[in-house]
Amino acid sequence: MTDTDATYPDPAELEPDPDYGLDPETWKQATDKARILAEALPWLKKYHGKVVVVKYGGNAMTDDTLKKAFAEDIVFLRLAGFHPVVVHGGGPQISAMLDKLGIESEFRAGLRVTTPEAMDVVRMVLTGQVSRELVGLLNRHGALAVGLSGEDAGLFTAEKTMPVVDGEAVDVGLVGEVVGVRPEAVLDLIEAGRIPVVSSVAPDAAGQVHNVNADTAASALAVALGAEKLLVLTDVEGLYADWPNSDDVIGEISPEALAEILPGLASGMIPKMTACLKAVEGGVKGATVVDGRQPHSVLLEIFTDEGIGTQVLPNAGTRIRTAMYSTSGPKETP
Ligand SMILES: Nc1ncnc2c1ncn2[C@@H]1O[C@H](COP(=O)(O)OP(=O)(O)O)[C@@H](O)[C@H]1O
Ligand SMILES: CC(=O)N[C@@H](CCC(=O)OP(=O)(O)O)C(=O)O
Repeated sequence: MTDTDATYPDPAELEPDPDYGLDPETWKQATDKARILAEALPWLKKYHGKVVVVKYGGNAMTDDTLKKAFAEDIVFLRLAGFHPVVVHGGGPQISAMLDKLGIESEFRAGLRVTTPEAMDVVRMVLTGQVSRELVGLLNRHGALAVGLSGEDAGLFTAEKTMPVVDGEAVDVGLVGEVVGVRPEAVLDLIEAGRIPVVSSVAPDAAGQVHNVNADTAASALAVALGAEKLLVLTDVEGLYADWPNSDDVIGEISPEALAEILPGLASGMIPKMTACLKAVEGGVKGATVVDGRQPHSVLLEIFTDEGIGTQVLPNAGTRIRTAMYSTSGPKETP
C-alpha cells in the first residue's frame, strides 16, 4: 500500500482532539469564518472590477463606531476587487455650523434654501470638514482615499434648480442640479487603485458654485460611471410604505412603481428616491436605500441574497416587509 492509497477520516465529521491545543469554541468560530468567506464568493465574482457608488448621508455619520465600520466596509470592497466611490452628504453638519454662525436653516422639498452666505458655509463644511474626516478614516487602512469636489477637474456642472412645491416652482437660492459630469478625474483615481471621496458642490457654466443635494450628485455620478450599484446610506430602514408609520418597509420596487408614488413622498425622501429612480433609469443595475445606523450596512447589503433596505430594481414587483425596528409597537393579531 502506498501513501496515496491511505484513506483519511472526513474532518467535518470529527470532534477535535481535546489535546489539539485549540478549544472547541475557537475552532467553531474559525470554521464559521471560513464558511462565511466562502459564501461571499458569488458576490465577489459579480462585483469584481465593477464600480459601486456609495452615498454616505450626514445623518448616518453621527457615531464614531459607525463611521469606523463604514470605512472598514469601503476598504474591504476595494481590497476585494470592487471599485467603490464615496459621495458624501453632511446636512446635519452644515446645519450645526450655520446654527453656530446664527444663520437659520430652511428646507423646501428636501433642499436647503442656500443664500450666498450659506453657500460659503456649505462648501467649507463639505469639502473642509466632512470630506477630510472621511478621507482620514479610510486612509487609516492605507494610502487609498483621495477627496475631490464637483469643482475639481470639471467633475460636475450644475444648473440652478427650482423645486415644485404645491404645484409652484420655488426659488431656493444657490441650489443646483447636476447637468454635466466629466468623470475622468474619478476614473483616473479608480485606475490608480484609489477610493475617490466626492463632495457635492458644483459650479454652473459661469463658475458660480452651487449646493447640490448629495443624493442627486451620487446618482449623476453613478450613471456617468456606468456603476453596477448605487447604495444610499441614511438613518431609516428604507422607504416606509406608509410614512410616518414605520411598521412596513418597501423591500423592492420597480422604477415605474416608484415614479408613481414619488409625488406623494415626504421631504427628505424626495431627493433620495428621485436619485435612485434616475440612477436606474440611467442604466445603473440597482439602487438601494439602506440603514446607515446598522454597523457594516454596506457589507450586509452587498453580501446577502435578500439585501436590506429598499431596492429599486428594473422589473421588480413591489415587495413590502415588516420593519425590523418598528417604532409603532407590536402589531395586533386579528
Ligand atoms: N416614506 C418615508 N420612509 C422613510 N423615511 C422618510 C419617509 N418620508 C420621509 N422620511 C424622512 O426622511 C429622512 C431621511 O432623509 P434625510 O434626512 O434627508 O436623510 P440623509 O441625511 O441620510 O440624506 C428620514 O429620517 C425620515 O425622517
Ligand atoms: C441642496 C441641499 O439640500 N444640499 C445639501 C447638501 C448636503 C447633503 O445632501 O447632505 P445629506 O446627504 O446629509 O442630507 C444640504 O445643504 O444639506
